[in-house]
Amino acid sequence: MSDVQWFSGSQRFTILDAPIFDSGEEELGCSASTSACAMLVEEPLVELLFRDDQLLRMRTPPQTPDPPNFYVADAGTKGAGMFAARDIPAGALILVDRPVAIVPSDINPESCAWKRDAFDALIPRVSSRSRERLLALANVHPLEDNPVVEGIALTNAFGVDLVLPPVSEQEYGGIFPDISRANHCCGLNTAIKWDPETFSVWMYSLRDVRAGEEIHNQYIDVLAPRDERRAQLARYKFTCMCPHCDLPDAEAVTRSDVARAELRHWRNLYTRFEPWAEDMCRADDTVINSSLRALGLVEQEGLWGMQVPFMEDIALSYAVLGDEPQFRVWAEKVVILCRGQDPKRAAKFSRWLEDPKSYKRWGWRAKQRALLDKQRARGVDVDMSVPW
Ligand SMILES: C[S@@+](CC[C@H](N)C(=O)[O-])C[C@H]1O[C@@H](n2cnc3c(N)ncnc32)[C@H](O)[C@@H]1O
Repeated sequence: MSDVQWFSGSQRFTILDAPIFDSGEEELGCSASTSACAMLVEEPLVELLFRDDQLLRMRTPPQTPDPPNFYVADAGTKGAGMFAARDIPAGALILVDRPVAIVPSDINPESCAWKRDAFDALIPRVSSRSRERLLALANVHPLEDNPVVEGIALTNAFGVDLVLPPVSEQEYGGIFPDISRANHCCGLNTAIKWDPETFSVWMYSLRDVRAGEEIHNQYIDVLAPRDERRAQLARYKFTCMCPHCDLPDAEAVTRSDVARAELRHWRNLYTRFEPWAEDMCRADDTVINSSLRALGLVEQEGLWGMQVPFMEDIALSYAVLGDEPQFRVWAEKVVILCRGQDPKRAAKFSRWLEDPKSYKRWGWRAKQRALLDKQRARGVDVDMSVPW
């Protein structure tokens, strides 16, 4: 651990070596005083990270598929980019990446002049291999404005939770050597998930990705309108010309902005599954139709990361309607998409696929509907506003 410290008000930052080894690190003769990852963190975190040797007993992450699913190549005006090395099916693990550096996120040099020194002090703390990979990353900030590690962090870092639950307001960004090569797109073909227990980030495909297709990441809130997205991306010093931004006319921009706004406010605009499931006043296809509409908008805007909750609502709607063939179609889609990113959800749906009637409300609406029809046929005036 470092004895160099920097103060910011009541915050005390120090450099911490995370003794994690990525493959090949040991053979390179990495010494005890350098690490694969160097972190600039607050004092309470140092204690927590070292408590019970948490950092030293980190779980092994899943292996990046070998041979790799991706390669890095020239992406024209975007610099380097990440591309699919082969056809990758939806829900597949593309890569696992460990950070080479962790830094505080609010890296505003005016409010914290010392951060410049502190960031550069990270360089000698990382092993030669990690250092090489760190310094090879893109940096869109001139050296006179931001020293090198700060510029690299501003260009590449994204948010990570080091311990759960977070212990302070301070947020942290990780600099990852492979995932940093993914360029931004306002439609998405991948999702990433940071796993504090293995100290690694996992990237999954959200849809089938063809060999040679560029693999993207999302740098900002992609549900914002086009002009707002471009304004947010200005800090990365480019104007997004992805297919969802480079639209032919103002009408197309409005159509896209309206679709994204509808998806953002979906849960306030449409009846949700839970209240619908027990509300016999609503038509049986209410949630199915609204979710199919959402999936149409997801496809139009390429926002594949948003599919799962709508697919799940459709599958469960068919479950309460007791429609086994349709339930199977949609539950299988949920399992495929969740097997990597959300294994618990995938396992839950797999269990229901093995035995659909084990879903606790299986066919509930169908039974209620039959009962209602019978009572109506007998001339009984049924009050449908009361949940059954
Ligand atoms: C995290 S890096 C991505 C990898 C980078 N292109 C490289 O050469 O390593 C972020 C930088 O890549 C470029 N970039 C990313 N997405 C882009 C896009 N959609 N259009 C243009 N440039 C982009 C910008 O220069 C941005 O600051």
